[in-house]
Amino acid sequence: MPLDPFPTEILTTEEMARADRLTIESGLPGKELMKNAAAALVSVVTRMLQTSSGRRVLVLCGPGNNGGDGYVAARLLRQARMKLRVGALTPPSNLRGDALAAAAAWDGAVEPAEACLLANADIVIDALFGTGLARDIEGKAADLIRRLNQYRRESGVRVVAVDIPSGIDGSSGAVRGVAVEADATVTFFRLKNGHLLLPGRLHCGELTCAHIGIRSAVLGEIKPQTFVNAPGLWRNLLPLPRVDGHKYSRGHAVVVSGGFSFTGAARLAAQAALRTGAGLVTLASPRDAMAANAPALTSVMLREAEGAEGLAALLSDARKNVVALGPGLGVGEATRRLVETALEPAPEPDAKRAIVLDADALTSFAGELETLRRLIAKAPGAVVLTPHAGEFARLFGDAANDGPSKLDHARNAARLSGAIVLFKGPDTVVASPDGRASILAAASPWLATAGSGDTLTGMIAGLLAQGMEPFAAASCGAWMHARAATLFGPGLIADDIAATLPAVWRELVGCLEAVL
Ligand SMILES: NC(=O)C1=CN([C@@H]2O[C@H](COP(=O)(O)OP(=O)(O)OC[C@H]3O[C@@H](n4cnc5c(N)ncnc54)[C@H](O)[C@@H]3O)[C@@H](O)[C@H]2O)[C@@H](O)CC1
Ligand SMILES: [K+]
Repeated sequence: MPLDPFPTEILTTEEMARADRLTIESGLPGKELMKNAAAALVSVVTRMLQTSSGRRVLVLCGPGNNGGDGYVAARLLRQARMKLRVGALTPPSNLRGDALAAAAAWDGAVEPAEACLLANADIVIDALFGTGLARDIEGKAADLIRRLNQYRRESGVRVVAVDIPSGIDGSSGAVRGVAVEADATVTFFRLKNGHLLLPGRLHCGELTCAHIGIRSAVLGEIKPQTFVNAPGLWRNLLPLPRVDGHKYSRGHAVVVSGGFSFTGAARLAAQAALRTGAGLVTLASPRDAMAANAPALTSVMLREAEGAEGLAALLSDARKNVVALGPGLGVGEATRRLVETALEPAPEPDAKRAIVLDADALTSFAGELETLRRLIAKAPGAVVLTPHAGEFARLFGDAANDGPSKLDHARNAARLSGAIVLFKGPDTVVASPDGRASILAAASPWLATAGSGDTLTGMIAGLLAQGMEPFAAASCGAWMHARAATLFGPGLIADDIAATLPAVWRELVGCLEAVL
């Protein structure tokens, strides 16, 4: 899998409909787009059939243009000597526009889809509903999809979805009643939100995004604000060490340690900040934890910082340009005071300090979003919040729940808090108060392990320390974190993530010595 498997922009279904419209208005007829879409689908289906001896394809066609793609694909596949059957949810004569023309050009038999025998097919093409899905699927269409899913699980027949598995909402990733479980999905021009947001992502199988003649120039008018979180989004902003640089020019991150029995989380974060490229990292430790931290650190520096006053004294050095806190701190007043201190203005007027708040730093403000928002508004630099779903719910309550998707909720949270919000999960969303958002396309199941979130906190701090633009730093941190887990794979524990970062850096920037 290439590091950038998809174009960077992600569209809602409305934005995609606009891209289609603008293209058609500019002179490329809808039926050409449909022909190109079907051709892209056919090349995926043909490739899949090459790995088996089967040639029998069943195309299930719905009432709109998604069904139209299905009829054109049926014609092209028959020309390629496949054995075709077509099942239709709506009699072909009831279709309209390009879909009607596509159905009329299919001169083979058409069976009612609900009565279609699913056996005897090597591949089933799901062309029932695409981005025009407007409500929950019910009745005979729902029964058909349930029957298809069950048959696929029992028989192993492969299902290829046209544009998006039928029943998945393209803008939110939600299942509208019931949704097709596909082995592969072929979409067009740009991914839609629903391809990457759960549960949609899990229904897509292997995802391909095909060029069908829509020019990227239409995006100038659409101005998408959602992006695939992959190197294409932030590679140009990656902080790279300079030959004439030194450790002080790569920033100095401070990570705040918990008490004697809770020091591991902050050490994981501190180590990760160094591996991500911060020039110096200091672990700020309460007095009682010094003895636990000291023997466990080598390249990370250790300073005693007792409570909020101790942290304030440490941060009076303006060169310390990032502070990360939360992991292992405990929930309560003492942690709130630490957060207040971290968010206080920098010691010198022009100095900037970015702040990463995670775990207990967030939960200590449960139900007190307004208090945190006021502190963030006065902060001496960008603030990044990195909640998982539980922390998100505790901090934002119902305030951020407007809209159907995790993407909406993360965007609301960023707007409400004034911070960059990284909403964790297999479909991690990073949202900026300015409206931009990224969705992680490549999660790793091995990341579900203790300490993995602490490591991510440190990685983002490490990128911020080097001056990376904050939305890019949070997105890049999430991607590198997932990539390290994918490269390490089975048996991963949190300590392995930082240890695998050199391999991730090598993939991203190759061998830096080449610049000498
Ligand atoms: N010119 C274009 O706009 C292009 C469209 N393309 C294809 O067209 C699709 C979008 O086409 P449409 O906008 O016609 O939409 P769809 O084909 O996704 O479905 C719309 C039809 O389904 C009905 N419908 C919606 N939700 C339903 C539900 N829950 N139960 C029963 N019926 C329901 C609607 O009344 C309408 O008849 C894309 O996904 C893509 O596959 C491609 O051919 C490329 C070009
Ligand atoms: K579909």
